[in-house]
Amino acid sequence: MHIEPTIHHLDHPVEGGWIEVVCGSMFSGKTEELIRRLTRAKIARQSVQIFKPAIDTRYDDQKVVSHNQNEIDSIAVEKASDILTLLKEKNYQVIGIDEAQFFDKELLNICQILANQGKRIVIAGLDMDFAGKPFGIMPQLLAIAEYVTKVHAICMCCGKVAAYSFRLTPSKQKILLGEKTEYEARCRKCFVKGNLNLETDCKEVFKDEVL
Ligand SMILES: Nc1ncnc2c1ncn2[C@@H]1O[C@H](COP(=O)(O)OP(=O)(O)O)[C@@H](O)[C@H]1O
Ligand SMILES: Cc1cn([C@H]2C[C@H](O)[C@@H](COP(=O)(O)O)O2)c(=O)[nH]c1=O
Ligand SMILES: [Zn+2]
Repeated sequence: MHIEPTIHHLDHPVEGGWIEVVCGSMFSGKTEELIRRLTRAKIARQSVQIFKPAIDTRYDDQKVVSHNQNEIDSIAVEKASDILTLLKEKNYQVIGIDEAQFFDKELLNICQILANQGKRIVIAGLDMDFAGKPFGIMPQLLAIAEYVTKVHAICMCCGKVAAYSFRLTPSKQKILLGEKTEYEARCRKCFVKGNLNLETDCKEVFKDEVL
């Protein structure tokens, strides 16, 4: 069995900055993990600032809020370059960014600039969209990060490990904000079956199978 190495060493400031990415499907615990890391940095008396895209107003206009209602203060920004503008003449040690998949590609340069200035950048984002395709700038962010953590949800059809976000509505738009009414976490098998059958209720899809 593979056991992911502990990343607690990241809690302690070292010389030079770096980029960490937490990725996975919806409901996989990305935001919880982001909040956990940033809360520990605050406990260690490091100065922390968090940003999220203004488009994401699901739970709160400003706070980053997880599906199980953990929350942390953040600043909502319209575009990636606003992050650099807002950080001008501020000397935060740790920068958090949630819902990175919604940011424009300028976020890549900004993360590099800030990490090169010696800051720790902690990013959370969806690695794949509802079609199972890489989401926005996430592939590039994963490539430039020193540390990558992929977290997993539980498949709402069969209870196995889920890496996909299955869309329950017929919309084919890439961006469609939503929660449990619009999406559910699924494993590969249930994601593929759901898309083939065009039947979104997995209890129906699996009515003849023992799960
Ligand atoms: N299918 C699921 N698998 C795992 N957790 C789920 C699921 N559905 C709801 N949850 C809840 O979502 C929480 C994770 O929320 P969050 O960190 O906001 O996830 P993400 O940011 O990855 O969408 C879990 O701790 C759990 O309470
Ligand atoms: C798969 C997928 C998701 N979205 C939206 C739905 C939610 O508003 C966010 C993801 O939030 P989470 O913190 O990861 O749960 O993204 C989308 O717009 N398009 C998609 O394909
Ligand atoms: Zn499944």
